[in-house]
Amino acid sequence: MSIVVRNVNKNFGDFAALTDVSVAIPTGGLTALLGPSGGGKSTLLRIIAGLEHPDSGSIEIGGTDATNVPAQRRGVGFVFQHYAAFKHMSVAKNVAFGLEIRKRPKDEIAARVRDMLDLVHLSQFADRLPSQLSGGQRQRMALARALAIEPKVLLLDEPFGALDAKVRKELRDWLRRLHDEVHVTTVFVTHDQEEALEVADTIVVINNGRVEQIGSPDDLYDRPANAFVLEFLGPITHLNGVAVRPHDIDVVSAQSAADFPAEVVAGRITRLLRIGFEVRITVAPDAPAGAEVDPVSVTLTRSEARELALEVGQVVGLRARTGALVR
Ligand SMILES: Nc1ncnc2c1ncn2[C@@H]1O[C@H](COP(=O)(O)OP(=O)(O)OP(=O)(O)O)[C@@H](O)[C@H]1O
Repeated sequence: MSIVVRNVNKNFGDFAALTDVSVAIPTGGLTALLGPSGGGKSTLLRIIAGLEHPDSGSIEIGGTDATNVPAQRRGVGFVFQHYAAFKHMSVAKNVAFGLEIRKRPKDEIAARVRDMLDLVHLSQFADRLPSQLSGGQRQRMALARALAIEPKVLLLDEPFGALDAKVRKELRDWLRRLHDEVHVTTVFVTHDQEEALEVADTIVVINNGRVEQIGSPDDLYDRPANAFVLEFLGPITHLNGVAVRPHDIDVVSAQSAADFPAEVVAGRITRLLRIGFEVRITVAPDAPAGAEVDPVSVTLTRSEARELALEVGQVVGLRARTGALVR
């Protein structure tokens, strides 16, 4: 089911949470709503779900106007960040809940619950209580519960937000694989650009209640529409007054700054950090007396740093790589 959001405005009192937001979400896609805290991502998701009503504009789901259709009749499954499970019910009962209130036949419910628990790899925990699961397992249970009713659309609001980095990463990979299996149109909210770049087919960048850009992860990363998208999608640093990604800077060594060609910025390494396979250096560019120039961050691989024998205090030259994205 495709989702079309047209010219949606939403105010809370005199605060504009969404301003003229239009987004087309393709059938079967995995779309991320990405942006900083307070930007309006959850509000947009809640409007798609029918939990919030837009002040103006429309929502179309599967080609039908759903703007005035109540949430329970939109055919959407919803998972929140702090998922409220029924604590006194087993995992299986939690997954069955949506089907039971829809009064589906008992054997159909049993079969569907089995399939769903299988899909999220929780079959062996069917009889446990939610409190006996880990955070990641509880999130998978929440997804199984949302998928059990065979939604046309799956909406996830920071589904992995409260989990630690390693579990988040596992669940991300798992969500991608699950989506490739079931192909339900999925929209998820995240403020984590890496999560969006890794999982989504399409990313909608939302900031201050407005859509900044919509595109594939590659489009956004390589062709950001504006400085906000450039900065939000990955680290940037400033070299010679232009914004550039730290891994798009070449480091050249020389005996003294006088050896560098004119386009190379000379400076001294003030900090050097090894993090996993990366080496991050901070370089204080040479500046005329009295002038202040911001330090430049550069990311290299360990072998590049080793080859240049980089160390704190060393004079190096910096230049944006050919083909680097600069702004
Ligand atoms: N019911 C409400 N009443 C008043 N203001 C609200 C309400 N819901 C949201 N807002 C405000 O609207 C803005 C957008 O909120 P929203 O939850 O959509 O942002 P978000 O991008 O999802 O942020 P986060 O990543 O922090 O969840 C915020 O400034 C928020 O305080």
